Amino acid sequence: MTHTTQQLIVGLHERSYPIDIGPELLHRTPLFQQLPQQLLLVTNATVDALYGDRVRQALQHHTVVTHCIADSEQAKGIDTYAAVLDTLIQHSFNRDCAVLALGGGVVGDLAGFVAATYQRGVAFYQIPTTLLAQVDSSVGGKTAINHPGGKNLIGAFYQPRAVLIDTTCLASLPQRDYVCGLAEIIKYGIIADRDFFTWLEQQAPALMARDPQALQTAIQRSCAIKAAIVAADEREQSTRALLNLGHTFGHAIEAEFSPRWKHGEAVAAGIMIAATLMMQQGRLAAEEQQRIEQLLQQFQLPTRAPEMSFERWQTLMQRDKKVQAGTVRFVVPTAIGHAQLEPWSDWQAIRQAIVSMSCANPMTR
Ligand SMILES: NC(=O)c1ccc[n+]([C@@H]2O[C@H](COP(=O)([O-])OP(=O)(O)OC[C@H]3O[C@@H](n4cnc5c(N)ncnc54)[C@H](O)[C@@H]3O)[C@@H](O)[C@H]2O)c1
Ligand SMILES: O=C(O)C(=O)C[C@@H](O)[C@H](O)[C@H](O)COP(=O)(O)O
Ligand SMILES: [Zn+2]
Repeated sequence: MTHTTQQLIVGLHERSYPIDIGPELLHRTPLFQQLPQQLLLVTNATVDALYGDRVRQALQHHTVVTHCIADSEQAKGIDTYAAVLDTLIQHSFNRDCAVLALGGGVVGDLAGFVAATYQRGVAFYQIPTTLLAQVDSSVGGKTAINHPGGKNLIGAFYQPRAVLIDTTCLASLPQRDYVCGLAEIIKYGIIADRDFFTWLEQQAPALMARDPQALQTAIQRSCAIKAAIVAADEREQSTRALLNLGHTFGHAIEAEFSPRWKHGEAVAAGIMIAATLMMQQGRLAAEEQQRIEQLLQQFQLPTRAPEMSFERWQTLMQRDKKVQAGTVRFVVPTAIGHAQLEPWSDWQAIRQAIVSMSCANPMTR
């Protein structure tokens, strides 16, 4: 196997950092040599059993404490957050320590928020092991925990010092979690890169077969798009909101139906609602909406949302972080490769799009 590593930089001046992408990186990265002595490795039992020893072996000259959280979206909450802080305090971690996140988006978001807040901020490194975390959550510094009232309601923008993407880890990922990552990859094509979307259509069979070359390209392109958006608007004052395509709807689904619905699945259904809303408004060509649906279907992602009362949808969507002066703002695609953020007060149109894209058993596919 060729050990090609690609490096991207997230350009944020003095807080710029590298994203290294390649196979077998856990075995051979020079990053581990540069870490501080005192390290907290945050992971869960599933990932620890697969990759924990490899990382600890590479860090044998460091003092490594491992904290395993439960393997669930429900672990991304205040109790787990407090438990990780307890571990740091019990082991007398100082401000010159580093927190390493080894796992998917749940581990990364939670560990990042711990790093952002422990002693007002300690060094943080992302080692993402799911496709979703490799193409999205490990990059850009959104760290958060959930509240029973909604997704990611408590958090901070806090950038990692480096992101280490070992693509070999994806071989052990369950199929359902793998395709969740493909939902966020499709998102990049819709919001920013029509050619990438077309490439995804062409490469769908290769991507479903986890072809290493196709995967390396998809991860590299996704991270490059995200890095450029984050560099331009780190704290979501403008264009970064595009990364939220499908998420106002998706987070409402998760708030009501997690863990039955995973993040990537909810985002897939949310993207379809956003595309359908635009089609029904005559602002997205029907063929474009159909291409989006077909690609989601090829990736075995849900294209319909679960049924929920519209009042409940409204309550949940009004907690979205993009709400401004009480008005919900949606990311809407107007063509494949272009989306924009718009304030929205026509709830009838939203209701129509949601109803046409909901069904009783959307997960039977
Ligand atoms: N911060 C951001 O910008 C951002 C972006 C997107 C999503 N998110 C968040 O990420 C979370 C979803 O992340 P996710 O999809 O990675 O889910 P996850 O973290 O729950 O991981 C999915 C499953 O895969 C398992 N797993 C992880 N790596 C594995 C491997 N290599 N082999 C086998 N199993 C493995 C995990 O144990 C888990 O069971 C959500 O909480 C979402 O809100 C954050
Ligand atoms: O990085 C971003 O910005 C994103 O919006 C990426 C999303 O995929 C991700 O799910 C994010 O956590 C959502 O952020 P939120 O601000 O809506 O909680
Ligand atoms: Zn997301």
